[in-house]
Amino acid sequence: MYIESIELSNYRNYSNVKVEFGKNTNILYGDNAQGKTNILESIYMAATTKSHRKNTQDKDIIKIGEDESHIRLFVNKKDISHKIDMHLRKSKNKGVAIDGIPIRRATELYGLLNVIFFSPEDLTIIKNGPAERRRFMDLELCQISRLYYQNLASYNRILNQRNNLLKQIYHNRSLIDTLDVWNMQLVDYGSRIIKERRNFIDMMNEIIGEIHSHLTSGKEKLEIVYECNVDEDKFDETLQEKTEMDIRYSSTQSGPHRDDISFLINGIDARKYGSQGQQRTVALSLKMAEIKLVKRIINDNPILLLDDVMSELDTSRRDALIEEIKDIQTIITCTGYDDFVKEQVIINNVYRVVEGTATRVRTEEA
Ligand SMILES: Nc1ncnc2c1ncn2[C@@H]1O[C@H](COP(=O)(O)OP(=O)(O)OP(=O)(O)O)[C@@H](O)[C@H]1O
Repeated sequence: MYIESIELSNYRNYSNVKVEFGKNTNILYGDNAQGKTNILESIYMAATTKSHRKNTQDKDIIKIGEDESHIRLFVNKKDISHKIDMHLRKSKNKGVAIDGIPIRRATELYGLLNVIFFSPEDLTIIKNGPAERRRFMDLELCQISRLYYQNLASYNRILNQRNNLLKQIYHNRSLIDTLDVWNMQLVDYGSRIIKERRNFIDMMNEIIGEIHSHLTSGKEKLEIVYECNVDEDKFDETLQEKTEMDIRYSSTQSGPHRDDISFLINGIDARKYGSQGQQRTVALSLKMAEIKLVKRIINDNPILLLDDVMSELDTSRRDALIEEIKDIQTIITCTGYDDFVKEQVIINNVYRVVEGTATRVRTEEA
């Protein structure tokens, strides 16, 4: 699959802009704070209905002073062009249409456009806290499994309700009998999440070892370990055991919302003992494994959005990444496009981004 074009109106610092893309490498370059990442964000929105930026609401995305924003994206899949329209409104839910037909649920969009976002923040995933690593699993799994998205949304809803009830029980013990109903549902959705995460990590492990070994010239053996907070078969039992503690803290102490993943380099935990360089290489291996896995699952090439990441990598790691992305559409942001890749990949379109405008400075049909 590849994106043919995107048009934005009143999106972040853009009034109106249209950007066309070729099937290989496309570059958006410009100084800081001009709007390069905003274009990548809009593509991610069109694919997932959400921003890649954490805690972002639609009203933050709409251009300051405006009430609505539009995204129109054309994606080509197996030689058929599909149109995704997204309409963001300040105080209402967003409207989404595929090929002119409105959809009711975000999940109907999933799978039409598969994108992988890679930014410098991804390179710190190993040393960051568990929430970042859970977010990585969730974002990935949501894109490859509609069911996962639904289960996760239901789990989070039940978790919230259970936590609210715990607060009430703290003040009024007689409500404790109602906890069982929420426990049952939490266990039901939670067990499905745990199973899918375990399966995902297994699939990643089939791929990542070879990638990491290649990146480290055979010196390091990498394994991902799913650190499940609670075994799915014992989830109900654990909730029962920890009821008093949950009431005391007014929050649920066990469940997949507390999961983590660890990365073992030659058997040693890279989160604790890895050097900064090792941690960044593991993060790169993780991204490259993600690309491979998505390719395998969707039986097509996903689209890679590289947000100013090349300048963060040394030559050998950059070359390894470039080798991996040769056959997939890549949209790269950078401050100067002469710096890299020119000789090694087919560059299609180059846009210069300045203060919410994007001007094509080079076109080369592959
Ligand atoms: N809702 C909004 N309305 C208007 N402008 C916005 C809005 N949200 C963000 N901006 C502007 O968008 C610009 C940032 O754009 P973006 O994050 O795409 O920068 P960038 O070109 O990727 O820069 P960098 O290289 O620093 O990451 C800033 O000037 C910011 O003020």
